Amino acid sequence: MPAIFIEEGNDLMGKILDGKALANLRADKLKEKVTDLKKQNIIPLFCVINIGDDPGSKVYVRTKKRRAKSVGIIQKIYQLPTDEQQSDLLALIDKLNADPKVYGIMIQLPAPKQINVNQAVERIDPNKDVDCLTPSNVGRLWQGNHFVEPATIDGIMALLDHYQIDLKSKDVVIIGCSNIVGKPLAALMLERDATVSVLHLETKDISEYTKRADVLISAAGQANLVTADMVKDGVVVIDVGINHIRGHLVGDVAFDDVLPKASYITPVPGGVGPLTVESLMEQVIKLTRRANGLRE
Ligand SMILES: NC(=O)C1=CN([C@@H]2O[C@H](COP(=O)(O)OP(=O)(O)OC[C@H]3O[C@@H](n4cnc5c(N)ncnc54)[C@H](OP(=O)(O)O)[C@@H]3O)[C@@H](O)[C@H]2O)C=CC1
Ligand SMILES: Nc1nc(=O)c2c([nH]1)NC[C@@H]1CN(c3ccc(C(=O)N[C@@H](CCC(=O)O)C(=O)O)cc3)C=[N+]21
Repeated sequence: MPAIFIEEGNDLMGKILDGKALANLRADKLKEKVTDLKKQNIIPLFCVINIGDDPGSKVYVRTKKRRAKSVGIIQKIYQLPTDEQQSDLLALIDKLNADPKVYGIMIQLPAPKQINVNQAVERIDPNKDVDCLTPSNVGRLWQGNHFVEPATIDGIMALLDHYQIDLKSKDVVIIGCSNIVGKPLAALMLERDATVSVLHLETKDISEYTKRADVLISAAGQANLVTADMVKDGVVVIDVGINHIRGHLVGDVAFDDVLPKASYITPVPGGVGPLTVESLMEQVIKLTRRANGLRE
């Protein structure tokens, strides 16, 4: 790992977007909402369906468990085997849809190959779709009148807003076009008047785009994908990737390499991840209040 050379007077801390601190700040406010619900005998409960053993999903389950407990939300995990059958999955979703005590349902992605994700997601009651993946909620997101947001996207937007990073007319480049990150992020960035490029494995030359980025967001799931030669001076870098390298958690960005060129950068761990988890809790509370006829 290369050493980081910090010049005198260089406020390194000013460059790091501290997702963990912001998540804790937001969680304190959320706890008040949870207390308010409990006074009315409403218990916010959400269910997570995890199929198989995706490494990113494992981290997510672990951190959600911690955060849910600390804010007073109940998370129920359904850990299903890698060879889970579609019909059994649909039956589980139907059961959770019908249970009035359940306010949120999410299927962790990616799912094993035999699972038809679109069919399963479409089966979730849109009013319990805490991940904002059902067709009607995705449609609302693109129309700009959504009532839930994908947690990762809400977390990224909260971070950029907190550090007052303006997006209007900025070139925003997103690596990865999944339904949980790249695509919904493009929708919300457009709403903020950014000019958006969404890259994927078939993109001819990703560095041609990344070099132009004012804000670069990487959600590919590939360690060391983004290096210093691929970014311009002053770039804002948001690293969504979760990768395990020799027992350590790293993002997609070669952090030490890119840091000197960035005006702001998120670390992994401690960047987007904690905000995703906290934001998921926000979505659960939103749906719980909505289902009980309470305003936001
Ligand atoms: N920190 C957090 O809060 C979160 C972290 N994650 C993590 O982010 C990563 C991505 O997750 P998810 O969106 O579900 O991933 P997917 O695997 O569903 O999608 C990855 C996307 O990245 C693209 N991609 C992969 N490698 C490259 C490359 N070398 N060049 C250009 N594009 C590439 C793929 O292209 P193509 O479409 O062509 O295959 C695809 O669009 C994972 O590590 C996951 O664990 C996810 C959600 C939240
Ligand atoms: N339907 C669906 N929606 C998702 O949003 C989704 C998913 N499926 N599948 C898995 C990925 C991955 N993901 C993470 C979220 C938080 C951390 C997280 O909390 N990271 C901490 C880790 C800290 C620690 O290890 O203790 C950090 O980066 O600081 C990690 C990964 C959400 N995903």
